Amino acid sequence: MPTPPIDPTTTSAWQALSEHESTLRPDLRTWFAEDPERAQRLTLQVADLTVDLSKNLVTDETLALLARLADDVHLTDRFEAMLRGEHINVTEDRAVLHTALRRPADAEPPLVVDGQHVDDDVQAVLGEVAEFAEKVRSGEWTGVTGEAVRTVVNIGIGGSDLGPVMVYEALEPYVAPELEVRFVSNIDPTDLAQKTQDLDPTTTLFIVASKTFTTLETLTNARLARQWLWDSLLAGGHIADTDEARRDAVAQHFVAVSTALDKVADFGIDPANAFGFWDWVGGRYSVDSAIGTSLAIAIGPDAFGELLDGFHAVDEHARTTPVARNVPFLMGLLNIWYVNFLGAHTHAVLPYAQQLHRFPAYLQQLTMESNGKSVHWDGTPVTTQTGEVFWGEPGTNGQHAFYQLIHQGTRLVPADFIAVATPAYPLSDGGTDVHALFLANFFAQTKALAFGKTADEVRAEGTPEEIVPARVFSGNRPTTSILAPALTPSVVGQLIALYEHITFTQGVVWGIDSFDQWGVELGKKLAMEIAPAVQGDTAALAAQDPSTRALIEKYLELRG
Ligand SMILES: O=P(O)(O)OC[C@H]1O[C@H](O)[C@H](O)[C@@H](O)[C@@H]1O
Repeated sequence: MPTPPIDPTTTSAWQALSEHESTLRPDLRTWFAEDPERAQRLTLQVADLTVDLSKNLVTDETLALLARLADDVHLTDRFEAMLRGEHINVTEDRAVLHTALRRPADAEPPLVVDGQHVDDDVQAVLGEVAEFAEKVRSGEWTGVTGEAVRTVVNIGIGGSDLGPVMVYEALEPYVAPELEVRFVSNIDPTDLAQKTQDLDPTTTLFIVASKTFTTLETLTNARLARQWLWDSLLAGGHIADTDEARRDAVAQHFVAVSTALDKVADFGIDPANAFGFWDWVGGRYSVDSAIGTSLAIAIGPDAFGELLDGFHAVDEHARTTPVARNVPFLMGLLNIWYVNFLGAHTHAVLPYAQQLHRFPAYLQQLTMESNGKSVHWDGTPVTTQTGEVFWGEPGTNGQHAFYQLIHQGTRLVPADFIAVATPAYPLSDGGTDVHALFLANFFAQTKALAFGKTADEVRAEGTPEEIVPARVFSGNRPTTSILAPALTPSVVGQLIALYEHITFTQGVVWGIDSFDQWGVELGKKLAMEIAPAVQGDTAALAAQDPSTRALIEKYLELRG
């Protein structure tokens, strides 16, 4: 029987936080003026990341109460239960062991879960992935004409796409110059068509990445890619028009990553060219498993190892640091404060690093698929709001688009600002360090959001009285600033693990199962039921509700 969840609203810490909130008057100007140590005290370190929490709407008392809440819901016990491999994914009766994917090879004591020697299995697959990656990188792995691979196309969706593509973009300066990775995810045929239209089939390797190997989008795209490969190899005169030649082409141009190696074989991919993982790795937690094979090829197994080390450094911080100094736990608790006590509906993540431009999209799956739940892990309804909407775009682009609302809108939008000190491309504009100019914006935005601009300050600039209200900035808009030395593989791993554990913390407080995703099932099932109607089956069309039927009819009419 799973441990019953604790309704957080019944804890004494929750009551105390409610009372505290009713009397707290957030005032960052005064708090900083009266407390010269605030910035220093509330700036913490996790691995290479310097995390300044001081511009959040909290006092020391708020943080102490949030730490008490963590105690009341047994946050650290549950984190340890996850690391040990208890089945904290209750609705799927599974362990949750993404942290095991980045344990060092010599970690002690060895992790054995449900009879499985987890460390040995993880290291074995890592070894296979590394060996394969080296073969591709060195040119030892060739296509049907003996040419080395130049382009890797990762076919996957959700967790089998978002993590790899995000990290690939983040670590682009580490990618071997002669290699390129492309990512096909959408079942919109445009995606596959655009990503293959200029490719040479003789130098292209497809990686079909799917935990379940049943996902409609991925399997459809894999079949389209296989057909493209056959057609273009035949058209170029590179293979004979025989089944055997087609089979050989698949063997040399397709590999797979999956937990379902039997299904990989059914597709026609040699299981010898498939890399496995396990049901205790959730899709959105899988970039550090064999799902990262495209990355291991692109950046090399050593850099991939550094990425894993970065994850592990944050795992260790989370495991060993008391809540009061524990960065992911505190950031998760701050999110609870904003969502449940200050009424925030969304959370912005704003990377001041162009290479992190896919990080918000990656976090959307991680956070929202994990914590968008309405029932506790035992099925009882939640008694509080859960999962806020995560969103964002890189700075400074966002400044010229939606920051207006964050600065002056009526909604509270807590925001994480992420920057790196050393740019990959240090350019100078007539003597001006452009990256320094870029980061001036990073520093300025959090300052403006925290301290605002009063009516008197606006007037002092000579602003006509009637425009003064429009030009006032209230301030007290909370931000967390995260500063890293550079976007190294380790730092990227650290950032991902940081948000994994933030997400975990929120899920534990809410008493929900952050590791299932039943909410994605209904739409998938209905799509399969509706597919015949969209292809003209009149009985299936008649069975639809009036709105859906009319929309499909309109579509059929437009298609002509
Ligand atoms: O890796 P796959 O089994 O193909 O799954 C791909 C994705 O699809 C599902 O619908 C889930 O919502 C995601 O969590 C998962 O990452």
